Amino acid sequence: MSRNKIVQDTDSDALLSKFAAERAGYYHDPLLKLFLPSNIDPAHVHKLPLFNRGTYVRVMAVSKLIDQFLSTTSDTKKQIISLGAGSDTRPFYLLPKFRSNLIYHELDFAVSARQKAELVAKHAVLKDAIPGPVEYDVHTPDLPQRPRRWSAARSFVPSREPASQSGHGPHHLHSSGSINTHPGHNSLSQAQNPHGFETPLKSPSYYIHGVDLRHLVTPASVQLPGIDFSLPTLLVSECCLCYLEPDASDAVLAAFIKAFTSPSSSSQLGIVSYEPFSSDDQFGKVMIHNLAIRGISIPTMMAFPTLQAQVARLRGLGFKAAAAGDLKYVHDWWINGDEMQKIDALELLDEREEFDLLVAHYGIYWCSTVPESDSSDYKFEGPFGGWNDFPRQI
Ligand SMILES: C[S@@+](CC[C@H](N)C(=O)[O-])C[C@H]1O[C@@H](n2cnc3c(N)ncnc32)[C@H](O)[C@@H]1O
Repeated sequence: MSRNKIVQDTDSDALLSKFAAERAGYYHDPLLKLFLPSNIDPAHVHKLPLFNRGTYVRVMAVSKLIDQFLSTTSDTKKQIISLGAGSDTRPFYLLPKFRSNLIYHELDFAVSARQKAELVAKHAVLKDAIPGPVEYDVHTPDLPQRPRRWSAARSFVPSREPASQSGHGPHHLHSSGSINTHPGHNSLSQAQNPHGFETPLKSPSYYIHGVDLRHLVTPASVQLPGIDFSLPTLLVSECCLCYLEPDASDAVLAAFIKAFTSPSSSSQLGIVSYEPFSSDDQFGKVMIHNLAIRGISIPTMMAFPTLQAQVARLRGLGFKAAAAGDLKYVHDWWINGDEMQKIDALELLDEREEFDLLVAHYGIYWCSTVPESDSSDYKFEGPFGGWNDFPRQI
């Protein structure tokens, strides 16, 4: 199996973990089941309590930071750019709430992006969550297709094939895991523009872009359709950039930072990032070994083995205010008494020590490019100001 396919499949792992935690009652996300592959019986999706609780902390932490960004200076229009969005359901809850005050972009490999666009087209509950008219560039029966002139304007340039994400051997963007299961799917919908991306779904406030993030390495290359460089913007990387080589993910982040902070755009960019780290300890080594058995490598785990190392890296790239906590810290400090009582009652957590060790190897980082106006390193300003209220480990 190609390395790209393995990385794409990590979305199914995330989805199943989230679905299992949802089924166990940790949170309410009725849309998740729509994303389950047809060969999965929802009734048989179970995970151990320690994994369910860990997934709950992950989802809760990322969601709280996003919600706070959207709620601070709530009358200001804002933008979210989700890197490696996979089957994330957040846009379908946030778009109806913030409507014309939010533009939401989801980026993932072309094959995954098309799959999501097809799913949105198929389910009214997803489609109806998107304000304004929606245009699809995927071919499914009964779908309104883009006007012919749009397609004709596109060029039939094959996708660029950069070195594999881990640096091992070639990868095949379209070689496996194709979603081309619809009888009417034609080559038009697979055509890519000269910059190597496609946008299988677009609306005034929601875009799904199919792109290999490793192509987004210059301010010009991050100018995907609909991205507004004048809006306060939040990048979200929920377990995505960690799959890129550190140089590659640095280049992606640097390109976005430059595009948003150049004198012509001079907007503000924040990031919420979630990823594992090794801690340079035995548990971290076992995690890396277990992933390697499945062909998965997470290069940033070793390159930035601690919260401090990752924060220093993000600061070095241009994020001026930066804070972080591992999931154990977030579990202990972000969940109020009532909520903790609720989750304690859901399942018996026998493996408390193992849980503590596991969640201490996952970090949440929240950073912004807004320069600090006082001496505090951690003071968030402007649309990110609400983040000052979140307890931080660093
Ligand atoms: C572990 S999944 C996480 C999905 C989602 N963010 C979540 O947390 O549920 C990682 C996602 O990142 C995407 N991804 C990884 N490397 C990528 C790249 N170079 N270009 C585009 N997408 C990428 C994968 O396809 C996958 O959907």
